[in-house]
Amino acid sequence: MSDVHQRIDQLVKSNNILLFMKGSASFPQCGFSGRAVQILKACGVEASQIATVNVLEDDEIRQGIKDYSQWPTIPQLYVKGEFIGGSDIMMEMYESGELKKLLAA
Ligand SMILES: N[C@@H](CCC(=O)N[C@@H](CS)C(=O)NCC(=O)O)C(=O)O
Ligand code: FES
Repeated sequence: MSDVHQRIDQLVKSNNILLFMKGSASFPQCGFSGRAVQILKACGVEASQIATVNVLEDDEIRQGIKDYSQWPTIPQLYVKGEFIGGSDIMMEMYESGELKKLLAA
């Protein structure tokens, strides 16, 4: 396992709700990442429950997470170690009520 793969594995396994994003929850640096944070909040998740990784501060993770999840873009949401998707998928799952259920479980 490569170093970055191992780092990501560790992050994903130790944070219930983990968002790889550009910027931070309180200061998103891209509209897609901002939308992802808003969707989580709309599901009733407190800011303090959201762990985030700012990929703009870590080029290795910015590339590594795409390989890890086999998903080409940021943001990327992980819940309980499982890759959920980017902001479009989050929005679809929010609208169907599925995301709220998943986050509450
Ligand atoms: N449709 C995507 C939008 C996300 C997106 O297009 N992200 C781009 C621009 S922020 C990206 O991550 N590009 C690669 C990069 O910046 O490393 C989604 O559902 O999340
Ligand atoms: S940083 Fe330009 S679209 Fe996300």
